[in-house]
Amino acid sequence: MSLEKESEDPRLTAISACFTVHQDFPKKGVSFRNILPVLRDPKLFKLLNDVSVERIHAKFPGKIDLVAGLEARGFLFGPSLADRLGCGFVPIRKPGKLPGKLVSVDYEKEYGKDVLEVEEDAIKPGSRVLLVDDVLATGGSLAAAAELVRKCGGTLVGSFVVVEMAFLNGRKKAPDALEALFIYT
Ligand SMILES: O=P(O)(O)OC[C@H]1O[C@H](OP(=O)(O)OP(=O)(O)O)[C@H](O)[C@@H]1O
Ligand SMILES: Nc1ncnc2[nH]cnc12
Repeated sequence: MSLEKESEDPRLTAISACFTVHQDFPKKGVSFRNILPVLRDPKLFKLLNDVSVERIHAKFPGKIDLVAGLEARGFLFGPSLADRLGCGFVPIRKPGKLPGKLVSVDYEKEYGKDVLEVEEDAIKPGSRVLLVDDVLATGGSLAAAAELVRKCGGTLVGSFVVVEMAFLNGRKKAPDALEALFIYT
């Protein structure tokens, strides 16, 4: 597995140096890319936020009302980006975690089936929503989150992920407008 266009931006080279790969985790056959060490180092995490916001502004120049992050790892990257973008954050959660009236979608991801839910009143009709997650693998999670936004009457601006595992062809399933900082081929 290699990094496409081995980053011309030295900030990306510095960030990706802390990523680790774990074969057969959490299931045999899965090559798991762990990007969470970036959170341990405040300088690297700041760089990651700097580059991410630049990329988001360049790819999605229109208004963004909400960042919606996918549980669990989308919660680690979404709120700081929402803060930088000057917009709100909405958690998209696994089943049984959110109270009140919910909108739900069943889906399939790289290593199993799951359900995603959002509070019915969290995304108002017409709100412009950017989805944020750590990794795009098969695209099932982002496709399900996009369906949730649609069911709530929101407008999907696009999706932002830190890492895209391009060899899993997630872009075929994930919503069209997608920006990834690191693309592994
Ligand atoms: O593109 P896909 O094949 O759908 O896979 C990507 C998703 O899988 C991982 O989450 P996971 O559901 O494993 O949950 P976690 O963040 O709670 O570990 C990852 O954080 C993405 O959300
Ligand atoms: N291969 C992978 N590495 C890290 N996170 C993932 N989420 C889904 N597939 C993954």
